[in-house]
Amino acid sequence: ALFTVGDYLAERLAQIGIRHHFIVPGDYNLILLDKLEAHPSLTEVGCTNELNCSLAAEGYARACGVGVCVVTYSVGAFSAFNGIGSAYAENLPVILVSGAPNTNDVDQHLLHHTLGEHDFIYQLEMAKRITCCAIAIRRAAHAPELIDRAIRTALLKRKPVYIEVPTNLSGEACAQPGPISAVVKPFPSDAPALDAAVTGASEFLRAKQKPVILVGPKVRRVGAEKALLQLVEAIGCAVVLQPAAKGSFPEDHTQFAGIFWGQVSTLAADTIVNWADVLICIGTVFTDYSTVGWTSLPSVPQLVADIDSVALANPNMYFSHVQLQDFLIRLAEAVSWNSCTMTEYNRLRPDPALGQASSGQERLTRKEVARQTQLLLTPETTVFTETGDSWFNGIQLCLPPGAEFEIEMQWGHIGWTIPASFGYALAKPERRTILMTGDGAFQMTAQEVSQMVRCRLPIIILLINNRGYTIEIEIHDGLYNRIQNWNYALLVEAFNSEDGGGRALGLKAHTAEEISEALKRAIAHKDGPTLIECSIHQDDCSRELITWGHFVAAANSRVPAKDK
Ligand SMILES: C/C(NCc1cnc(C)nc1N)=C(/S)[C@H](O)COP(=O)(O)OP(=O)(O)O
Ligand SMILES: [Mg+2]
Repeated sequence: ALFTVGDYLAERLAQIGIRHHFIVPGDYNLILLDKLEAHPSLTEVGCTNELNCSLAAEGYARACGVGVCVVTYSVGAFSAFNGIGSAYAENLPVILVSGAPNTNDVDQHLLHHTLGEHDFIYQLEMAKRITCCAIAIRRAAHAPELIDRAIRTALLKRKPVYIEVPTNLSGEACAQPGPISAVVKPFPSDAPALDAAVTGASEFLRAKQKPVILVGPKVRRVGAEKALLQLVEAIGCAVVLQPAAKGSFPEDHTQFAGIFWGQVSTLAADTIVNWADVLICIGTVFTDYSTVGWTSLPSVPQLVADIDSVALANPNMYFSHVQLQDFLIRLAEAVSWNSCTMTEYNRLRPDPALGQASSGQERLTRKEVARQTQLLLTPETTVFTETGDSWFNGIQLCLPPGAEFEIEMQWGHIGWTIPASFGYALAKPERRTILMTGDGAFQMTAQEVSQMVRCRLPIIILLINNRGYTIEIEIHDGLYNRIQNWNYALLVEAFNSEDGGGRALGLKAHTAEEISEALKRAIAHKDGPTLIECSIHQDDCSRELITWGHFVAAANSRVPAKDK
């Protein structure tokens, strides 16, 4: 049989570990979809819209390192761009594949699903701005080089890429691919830079007394968790995590000192950071949200180890092409033991305050939802927390060893948890996936619950219904923060159809006893998702949200600088 452009793409996707590709069909990508579906290692997963399709691929990439979504031109791709923005912000290699007009029509005719002008490069131009590599195949002969280039760049940079495939090229003859090693082999660190960075860093640290390690979200993105553990156990110092890094370091480790998030830190992590005289920042990202409106930027010299570079504060030096993994392992061999911040932290560590159980009949509270969620966690659990007060409830959870935690703090698209957990659960069906989401967020992407039903994924959705956009209310209130209240439990059961698929279970909980019952039923329900609508008072939000919201609002409302 003829080996085609579509076959080339399918083979490369399978060779980098993709087993599910997320799609929404359109007449510009149907032949391509045939080729992908024909590959024995690929399973096509339909999504209800392209926003959810791209976010499902983002969630899939969190589970197995890379994801792919296939959409039609413009009407599909423009929605998918939002999930690609998330992948870019979150350092996830998601491959966006868009069908495109027939090459004979380019610059000749006006076509549907376009802006209605003789312009056929606007989408490629847009994609260039939100990916690390964007290519459009114009001739079948160019497909191998272009496809390999895009995939290799995505894996090296841990960023999304864009591949545009005209509808009449997917079935055209194409060369067969060479070894996948040419596409996936990583860049080694530059040896002299690595040596100099390690020497400089160990001398810099020797001159300090109180080191603390601050772990950021990028460590997981390059698979450097084990290398981090080596450095942690070579120094013996206190280790704190940025909120978006939760899940990157075992919370039962003796050196774990909490989530550092300024005044809304957990376990007094901010106290030990304030006591340190040097912060070893590994894969960190400092934004307005992660620094509580700039109120908790590091105030001591830092050693900054990023995805492929190292920066020292004194002497002020920068080393490029130093892979994080290599640097951490080499530094672990070079540093000397210094556990004084761990000793100090053990003096000030707060006693674990186990929440008081509410009595059965009491009105359900946020605290009770968080307390009962904590009881659900097992080593096989993965918790997805949504932008909203769920962030703060999730960050407070104590993860048992093996439990995983996913958060989208950089992009912060409300509704992300539903499609992203759907994609994730397809890649890791053996795990128990639990979402903590809000009523506003759920309204953004609720359709994807129907794909959880179709794929029989027993995802547990804890929908905290506080009647509105509470984060926004705490930052700055207005009528715009009110939303239409839905019957969420009834809605998800509307996705159940007589002709096949699993079953969604919709439950409501207004008291401590009802959520306890609902969780038991959710655990037992295996043939599809369970949504539990947890109805709490509109003003029942975490104290951390109120503090954090206050300072973020202050940061948002700074007057323009004079000289701007
Ligand atoms: C509207 C918005 N952010 C702005 C926003 C708007 N649009 C998208 C796609 N993403 C966003 N983060 C946010 S955080 C709401 O408070 C979320 O409300 P909800 O899901 O109900 O959660 P809380 O009640 O806990 O805040
Ligand atoms: Mg809400």
